Amino acid sequence: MPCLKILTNIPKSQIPRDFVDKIIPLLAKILKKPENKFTCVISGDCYISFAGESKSPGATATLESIGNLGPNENRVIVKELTDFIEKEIGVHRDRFFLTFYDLSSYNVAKSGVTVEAASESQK
Ligand SMILES: O=C1C=C2C[C@@H](C(=O)O)NC2=CC1=O
Repeated sequence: MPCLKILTNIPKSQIPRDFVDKIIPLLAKILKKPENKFTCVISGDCYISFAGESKSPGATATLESIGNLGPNENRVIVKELTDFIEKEIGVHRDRFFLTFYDLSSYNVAKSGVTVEAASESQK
């Protein structure tokens, strides 16, 4: 699944329960993939030292996808995700760090088979 994983020092009690549900339509739009393909995990209450400081809200995230990432795509994606995270959990954009991983389909598996093998068996 395209997967967004977020670690933040925001207390879990201050992360809206529907955060992971609200972000899925945005991920689907910006990655141009169906909503039912996505996973989002957010972990609050983490200890994070960000730019030498650990008291203010901060977050670090990874976004993994098979394709639909690239130099131009990532510029749009980071802008949209940064706006969303700033609005929804109050992490200032200067304290949000995102890393992109463009994965090969043989390095991703679901339901006990790699995505590469699953797509070959559909041919
Ligand atoms: O990163 C991706 C992972 C998957 C799994 C597969 C599926 O759920 O059917 N399709 C995917 C697309 C991805 O981009």
